[in-house]
Amino acid sequence: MSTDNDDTILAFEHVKVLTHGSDGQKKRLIQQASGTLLAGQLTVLTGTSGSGKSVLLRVLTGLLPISAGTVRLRPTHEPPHARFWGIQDISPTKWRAQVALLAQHPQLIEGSVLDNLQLPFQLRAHQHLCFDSDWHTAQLAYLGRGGDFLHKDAYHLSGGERQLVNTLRLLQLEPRVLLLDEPTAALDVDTAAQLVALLADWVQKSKQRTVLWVTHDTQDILPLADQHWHMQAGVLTKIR
Ligand SMILES: Nc1ncnc2c1ncn2[C@@H]1O[C@H](COP(=O)(O)OP(=O)(O)OP(=O)(O)O)[C@@H](O)[C@H]1O
Repeated sequence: MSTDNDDTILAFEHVKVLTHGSDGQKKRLIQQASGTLLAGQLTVLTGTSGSGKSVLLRVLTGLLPISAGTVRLRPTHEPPHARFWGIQDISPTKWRAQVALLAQHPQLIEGSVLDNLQLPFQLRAHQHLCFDSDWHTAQLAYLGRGGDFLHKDAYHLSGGERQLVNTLRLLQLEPRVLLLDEPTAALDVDTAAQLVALLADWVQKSKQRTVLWVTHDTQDILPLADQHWHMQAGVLTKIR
């Protein structure tokens, strides 16, 4: 199901992930997965619990090694037909600056919302970027929150607010591939709708971005999808 074209941002082919279970037997977490994430597109990944969706996201982020297959990313600032980077060819830090995973349970540090949003810029991987408070103010306005939200103590945020901060903290770094692992699963209906709108808007704003969204929500998120993939017992199939 993977064929490179000029819109390809990330491609993975014939990926298998094996591990050893507690009984010492080999366990296949991913049996067969191939796919292509295209620029400006939202791809939705559905599948039953335990089918391997989160495993695939961790593989694409480089957090879990592959046993077979390839995972490749279009290089930045290169001619369109330059050779793709293989996941083993570049450092994990460089890979993850381009391919970012938004997990379901946000990890925030002590301090204000602002402290949390500024945190990534202390890391070497992002020191070439600048914190843009105007961008955050605009996003927060879009989410129905005033500038005072930046000064709230992270400790007192609700679960939904924590996920909004977590999401803005990641989006500001402009990853080209955004992997979403059910970020709205624990949110109330209104906050979930805000987050869906924010993320859908984000992917549409630039042709240099692509989103892979793991979800069980076939009502609000699936209709927004350009591609729909399904995972069943470690086998990935393309529905459309
Ligand atoms: N590092 C690992 N070592 C061994 N088994 C693992 C590892 N990571 C995940 N698994 C197993 O792989 C299977 C797939 O897990 P995964 O988290 O990808 O499911 P999922 O499709 O995301 O499910 P859900 O919708 O419930 O989040 C599960 O049986 C899980 O226990």
